[in-house]
Amino acid sequence: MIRFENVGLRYGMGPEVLRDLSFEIKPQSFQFLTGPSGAGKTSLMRLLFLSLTPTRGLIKAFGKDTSALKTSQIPALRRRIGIVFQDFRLLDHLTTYENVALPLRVVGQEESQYRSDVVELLKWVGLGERMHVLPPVLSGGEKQRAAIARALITRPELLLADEPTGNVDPPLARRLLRLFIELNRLGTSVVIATHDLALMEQVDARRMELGEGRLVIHD
Ligand SMILES: Nc1ncnc2c1ncn2[C@@H]1O[C@H](COP(=O)(O)OP(=O)(O)OP(=O)(O)O)[C@@H](O)[C@H]1O
Repeated sequence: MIRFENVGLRYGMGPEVLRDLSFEIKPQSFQFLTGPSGAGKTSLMRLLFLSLTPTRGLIKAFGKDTSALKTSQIPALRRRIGIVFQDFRLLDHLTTYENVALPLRVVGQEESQYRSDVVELLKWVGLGERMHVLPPVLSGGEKQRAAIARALITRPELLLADEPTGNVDPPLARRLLRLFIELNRLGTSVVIATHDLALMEQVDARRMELGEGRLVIHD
C-alpha cells in the first residue's frame, strides 16, 4: 500500500536524517516503528503521511509514484490515511464530538449522516461521557483517545500513530493497544511509532527499528 525505495531525507542543508530506506507497508499489516529519541520516527511518519517530500528515492502510495503527483492530488490520498500526532492537535474551541466529526464535515458530509457513527466511535474509545466538553478539560489520556477517534472516523486504510501511549498509564496503554489490534483485525494497516518496550512485548508484530538514519526490519 505504501512502498519506499532508497528513500533519503534531510532538512535544509543539514545531515541526512534518514538514509536508504526501502520497505513496504502491506495491506492489513501491523508494525511498530522504534528507535532512540531523534532517530527519525516522526520524520518517517510524516513521509508516510505524505506531508514531507523525500530528498531522494521513491515513495509509492496506493500504487502512485508520489513525486509525479500534483499538490492537488495529495489530499485525496491522505484521506485514506488516519494519523494520531504526538501532540494530538485537537482544536480547543470545538467539543470532543466536533473534533472527531471534523474530517467528515471537511468532506461535506451532513451531521445527520455521521452523527451516530461519531457517537458510537466515541463510546468505543471510552469517551461517551466526555463528548460535549472542550479539549482543555480532557485529561492527557482522554485527549489521546479523542485524537485516535478523529483519526479513525474516516475508516482509513492505514493508521499512523506517533507515540500513542506516551501520555497514559500502563493499563490504558494496554487498552489502546487492544483497540489498534481490533482495528487491524477489521482490515486497517497500523504503524505505531513508540519507544515503549513493554508495549511492544505484548504483541508479536513486525518491528521497524531506526538507528543512525537507517532502518532494520525484524519480521
Ligand atoms: N523541522 C525540522 N527541521 C530540522 N531538523 C529537524 C526537523 N524535524 C526533525 N529534525 C531533526 O531530524 C532528526 C530526527 O527527528 P525526529 O523528530 O524525526 O526523531 P524521533 O525519532 O521522532 O524523535 P523523538 O523520539 O524524540 O520524537 C533529529 O535530529 C531532529 O533534530
